[in-house]
Amino acid sequence: MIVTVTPNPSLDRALDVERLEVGEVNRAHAAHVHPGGKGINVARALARHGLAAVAVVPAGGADGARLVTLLGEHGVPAVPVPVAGDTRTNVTLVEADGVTTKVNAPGPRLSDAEVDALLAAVEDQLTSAPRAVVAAGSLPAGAGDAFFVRLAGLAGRYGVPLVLDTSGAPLTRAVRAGGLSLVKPNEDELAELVGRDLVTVGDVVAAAREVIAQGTTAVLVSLGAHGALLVREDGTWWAGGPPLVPLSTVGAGDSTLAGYLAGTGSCADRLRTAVAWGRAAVLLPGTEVPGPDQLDLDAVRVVETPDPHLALKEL
Ligand SMILES: Nc1ncnc2c1ncn2[C@@H]1O[C@H](COP(=O)(O)OP(=O)(O)OP(=O)(O)O)[C@@H](O)[C@H]1O
Ligand SMILES: O=P(O)(O)OC[C@@]1(O)O[C@H](CO)[C@@H](O)[C@@H]1O
Repeated sequence: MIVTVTPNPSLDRALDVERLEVGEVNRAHAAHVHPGGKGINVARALARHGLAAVAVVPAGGADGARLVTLLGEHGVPAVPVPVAGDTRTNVTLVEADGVTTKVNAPGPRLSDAEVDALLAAVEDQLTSAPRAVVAAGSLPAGAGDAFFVRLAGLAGRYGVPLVLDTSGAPLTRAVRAGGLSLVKPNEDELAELVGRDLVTVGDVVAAAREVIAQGTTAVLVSLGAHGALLVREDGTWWAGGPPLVPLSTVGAGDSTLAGYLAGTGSCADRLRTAVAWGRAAVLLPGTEVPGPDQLDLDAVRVVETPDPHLALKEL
């Protein structure tokens, strides 16, 4: 069982338009709604592969209730924590050429009592000894930048590995505090974390090693169209595949993380699985997650100890 925590979940609405005309009335030719938020997407991707995952989420108002219903329809048991504010809606506009524009709402402010209730709901799940806790996405106002540090402390007390996918100050705080089993930044999030641009494979590996030195076991860096790098104390691996024309890249990083968690075998094997799940996700509309028959593991090439001088855009 994997427990996911999404402190700021969303109803993800995607509208497919031929071409986005900014400042004009645009008409969509298709609309999609998915239960969204990074931890939720990880849980959905795992569930799609028959793996047990629950989603702990604050839920408020009619949209919070809808989110919980949708999670059930997607085969993910929800652990809703009632909150006074309304669960947010995030909107994605996808153009015919794959260009994606996303607008994420801030989400409801949580009170101190609601934040404590969220942590208590996670603690309740920890008592059943899950394989890991995956905490992912942005933090709503009121949660405090140290929310993931508190969560890591809680998971540590129960001996359960904490996997983190977030950005900005909450990521910085959690990495500095240490005690993380895996972090999954994308290239921009890792660059912001270390405070410098990342141009080459060597730059990414050095940045990931800084994270590891502060108390994280492994760093999985997703690189969009250029695949992903896995950095651990004992090695570095890159995986990627031939170019794809994406239908929607929303949630591809979450499917990548889910694939890594679902993967078995060597580091290279797990990274191959991760990248195959991410690549399959970009070929699906909205925030849809791939199923087993949509994966192409053979298309993914894995390289151990990739050349540090290679530019990321050459991968
Ligand atoms: N344009 C693309 N072409 C091929 N593969 C892609 C493309 N974009 C993403 N991917 C695949 O999806 C994975 C995750 O993508 P990305 O690095 O954009 O994640 P992310 O920024 O965390 O996304 P999100 O936050 O929306 O989940 C990549 O490692 C890659 O395997
Ligand atoms: O605003 P956050 O929490 O950073 O990201 C939320 C979000 O963009 O992330 C997922 C894709 O990774 C979407 O399902 C969701 O809308």
